[in-house]
Amino acid sequence: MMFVPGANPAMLRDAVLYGADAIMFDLEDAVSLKEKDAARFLVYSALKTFDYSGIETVVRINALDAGGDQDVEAMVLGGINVVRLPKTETAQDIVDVDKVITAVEAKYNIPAGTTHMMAAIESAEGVLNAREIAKASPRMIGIALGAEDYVTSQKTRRYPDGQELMFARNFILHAARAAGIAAIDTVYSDVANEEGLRRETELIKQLGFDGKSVINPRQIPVINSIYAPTQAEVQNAKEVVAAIEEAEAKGSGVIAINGKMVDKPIVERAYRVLALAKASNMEVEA
Ligand SMILES: CC(C)(COP(=O)(O)OP(=O)(O)OC[C@H]1O[C@@H](n2cnc3c(N)ncnc32)[C@H](O)[C@@H]1OP(=O)(O)O)[C@@H](O)C(=O)NCCC(=O)NCCSC(=O)C[C@@](O)(CC(=O)O)C(=O)O
Ligand SMILES: [Mg+2]
Repeated sequence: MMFVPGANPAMLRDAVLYGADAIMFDLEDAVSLKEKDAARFLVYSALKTFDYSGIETVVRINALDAGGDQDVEAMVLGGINVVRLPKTETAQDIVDVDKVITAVEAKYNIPAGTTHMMAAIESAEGVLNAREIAKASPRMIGIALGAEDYVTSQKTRRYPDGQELMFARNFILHAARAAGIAAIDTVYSDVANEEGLRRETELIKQLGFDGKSVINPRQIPVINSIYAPTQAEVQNAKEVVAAIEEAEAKGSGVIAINGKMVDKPIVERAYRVLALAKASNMEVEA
């Protein structure tokens, strides 16, 4: 999910070129106060002008009392897929934005519920309320960690091993899973440090995050290469699916492949590997 500063016309134009799964137009912290109105208009125009088909479009709005209501109106009218609320602290924050979206959809005859929502969690209060936030609206499709604001509010900074983020990451992940929505990890701000990005992405994949935010196109292939399954994983998944299908046809739910037990959760993981392989344009047919 690539952040694209809303006040930068060239970046808005070229954002589709880099292979991001989602583009996140930023009207919040990457836009100076003076440029807020111009950025809102530029992103609206970009949504109406450029072809973003096949890419999820997300907008990071400002807080409702800082122009966020105007952001929502312009973005929903522009046809945005997802509205992301930054610095979400409580479920009520989500309910409030949901109400504004509902009113705008009604005003412009857009089918109710078309616009989805995400919440960025960027403080201790937000982390502790993540469970309620994740379930606060049927529009919610994901929650994300905003680590730069979070570590600042925790009176620390980001360290290479990410220990300072472990609790927040795990809590957000559990809240997302309990609500049945996606968990997206935060940005890696040191754009020049590919090795550091690689290490952090390995970690968040291991934890179970669905994906990661990026601030620069160079970060996209690094993350995609880590999230794409290896050929060996795809081969193993294919063997598992074929074996369980054969076993089920014979009336059995548990089998062994090369001495390892294969049952329902292992089969579920195999299907996920195959889905990820397809999403990564890998060959998955037998
Ligand atoms: C980092 C840098 C200045 C480096 O510049 P550089 O010039 O060195 O980049 P280069 O690599 O040389 O660029 C090569 C080509 O790609 C183009 N290009 C670069 N970036 C592009 C992009 N994002 N979108 C489209 N196009 C892009 C560029 O225009 C050029 O095009 P061209 O000239 O045609 O070759 C630049 O990337 C950038 O501004 N990034 C966005 C920063 C941003 O959005 N920050 C706010 C979100 S985080 C936050 O708020 C914290 C958070 O809230 C997060 C959370 O919630 O998780 C929390 O609390 O943690
Ligand atoms: Mg932030």
